[in-house]
Amino acid sequence: MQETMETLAKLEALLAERKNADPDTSYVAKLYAKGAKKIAQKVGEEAVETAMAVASDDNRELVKESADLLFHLMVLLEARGLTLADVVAELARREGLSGLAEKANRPD
Ligand SMILES: N=c1c2ncn([C@@H]3O[C@H](COP(=O)(O)OP(=O)(O)OP(=O)(O)O)[C@@H](O)[C@H]3O)c2ncn1[C@@H]1O[C@H](COP(=O)(O)O)[C@@H](O)[C@H]1O
Repeated sequence: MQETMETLAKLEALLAERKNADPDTSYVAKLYAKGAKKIAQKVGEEAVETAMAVASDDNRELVKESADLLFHLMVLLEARGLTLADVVAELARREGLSGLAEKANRPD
C-alpha cells in the first residue's frame, strides 16, 4: 500500500514538473499544450479500452489499460490544478456520508 502511494506521489510530482517542459520532448507536456478538453477525450478513449479489455478476459491487458486510464486521468487533474488528494478527499467525504446513512437507518 505504501509503495502504491509512493509511486502515485512520484508520478504526480513528475506530471507537475512537466508543466514547464517542451512539448517536443515530453508526451505529458504535449498533452497539456492540447488543453483539458483534448486530455478529457483521451481519458474517455482509455476508459473504453479498459472496458474492452474486460471482454478479452485477459487480466494483463486490463492492468495495462487501467494504467493508461489512471495516468491520463492524473494528467487531466493536473491540467485543471487538481490532485489525487482532491479525489481521495471526496471519497473520504462519501465514506463519512455513508457512515451517517448507516446510523440513520439503525433503529435506536
Ligand atoms: N505513465 C506514463 C504513460 N502511460 C502511457 N503513456 C503514453 O500514453 C500513450 C498511450 O496512448 P495510446 O495507447 O493511445 O498511444 P498513442 O496512439 O501513441 O497516443 P495518441 O497519439 O493517440 O495520444 C502512449 O504514447 C504512452 O507512451 C505514458 N507516458 C508517460 N508516462 C509517465 O509520464 C512520465 C513523463 O512522460 P514524458 O512527459 O513523456 O517525459 C514518464 O516518465 C512516465 O512515468
